[in-house]
Amino acid sequence: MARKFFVGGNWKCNGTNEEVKKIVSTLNEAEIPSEDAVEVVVSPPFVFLSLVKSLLRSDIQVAAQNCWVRKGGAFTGEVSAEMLVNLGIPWVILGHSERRLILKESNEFVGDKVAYALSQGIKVIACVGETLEQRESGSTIEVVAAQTKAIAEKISNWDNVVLAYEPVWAIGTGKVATPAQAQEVHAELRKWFQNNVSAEVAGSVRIIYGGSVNGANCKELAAQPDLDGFLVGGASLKAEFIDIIKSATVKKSS
Ligand SMILES: O=C(CO)COP(=O)(O)O
Repeated sequence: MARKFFVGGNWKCNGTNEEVKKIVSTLNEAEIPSEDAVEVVVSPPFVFLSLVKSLLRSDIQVAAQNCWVRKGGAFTGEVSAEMLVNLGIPWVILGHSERRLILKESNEFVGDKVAYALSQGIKVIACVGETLEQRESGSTIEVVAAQTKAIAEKISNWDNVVLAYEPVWAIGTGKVATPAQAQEVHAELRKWFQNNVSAEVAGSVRIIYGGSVNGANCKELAAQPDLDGFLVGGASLKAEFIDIIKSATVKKSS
């Protein structure tokens, strides 16, 4: 089965009401490849989810940036998967390195979150990635494999999961992984799925890259055989996000 190109825009903790409306109208006016060629998802902060969902064209989907690990209840400040379902939000980003590192979310906690969100019918963009220190010590593959394993131990079906490889040293730094560096890790992750989950999942799971992706570097990255799209931070707040969405066409012709 061909893996459909996937482009996610992670707006992180950015935007005012006015700015959000502006980004949405830029997206609404853009000419982008059809839904058959690319799946596009944007992820505004929680407070703007309803606004974005109500204004955004229907061929672009909406994701939350996090959700609570289990059923909602007395968890001050948290947002539950049930609430996302209630709002009609189909996707959630889980395990982003900013949450793993700053908010100390463990591999196991992220695995539990992924399993719970899936159990409620929400699709998951699950993030993995090594720090610069881990890369320099040669443990990149070990780190991303352990992060992926902690998810695999909690779920039995990967159909509704997109795995985002986001090296921490490339996030927000302008230091994008080279196409060869990204391809190497994506291929190793696919091999990990082959050896530890199944050949079928290894062939079908989409592995997307994130970390300083922009309009200028996206095409060369998109051409890598094991790279199935992007999770974009800073550039997803700008018009160049459209160019990144269009890099799906590189894949089609390659
Ligand atoms: O963290 C990211 C997406 O989730 C990547 O962020 P940047 O594209 O700003 O480097």
